[in-house]
Amino acid sequence: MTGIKICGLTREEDIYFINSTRPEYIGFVFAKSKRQVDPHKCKRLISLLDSDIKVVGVFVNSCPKEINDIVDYCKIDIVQLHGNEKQEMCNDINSKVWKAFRVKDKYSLDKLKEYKVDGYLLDAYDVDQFGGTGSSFNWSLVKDARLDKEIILAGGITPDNVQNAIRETNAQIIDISSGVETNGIKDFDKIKTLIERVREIG
Ligand SMILES: O=C(O)c1ccccc1N[C@@H]1O[C@H](COP(=O)(O)O)[C@@H](O)[C@H]1O
Repeated sequence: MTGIKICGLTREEDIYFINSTRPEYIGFVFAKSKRQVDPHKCKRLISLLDSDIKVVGVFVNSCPKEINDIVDYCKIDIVQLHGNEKQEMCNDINSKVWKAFRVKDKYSLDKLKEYKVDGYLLDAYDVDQFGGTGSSFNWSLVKDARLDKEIILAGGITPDNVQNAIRETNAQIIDISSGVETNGIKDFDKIKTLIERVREIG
């Protein structure tokens, strides 16, 4: 079954809705972003979350100590490193790590071999932003690359293209933020439709 991560939650009502629609993962963004949460708010939101939904913390070029402190304080399950972090830095994180790679062309995937992490998160390249762009990349590159780790597909996924995204890439997990928002706020109808369409595929 394809796993679902809904990223960029910021409000208590988001968490109550997530508890009823049950994606496998949710994400909180600690990097500078319109979706940024501070550790205190994150801890409070996690206290409302059903305990079988895994929590991912999204960081961009933070230092390991800061990340590990937040992981401990908030009880985060997986750290998503969405910047220019090197393998050595990933080694210093005290939790599972998903390393994000921003895909411009097939050569972008060469870098993955340098990393021994728990999952490869593939997102669209953008010159101005590290993530949460709402843009997608050429998904056919993913299947061709025959990657041997868990693949988390991100970037521009919406309820309308999610089934194609899964079929074209065979990603184990799909990760969505902008595509389930309206005017920058999580849109519960879009989340519900997206989850139904993923579950239809199985
Ligand atoms: O969501 C953000 O604001 C963000 C900021 C900095 C780094 C990563 C961020 N989010 C991640 O971006 C991808 C794709 O998001 P989208 O669906 O295209 O909006 C996803 O992995 C988020 O975790």
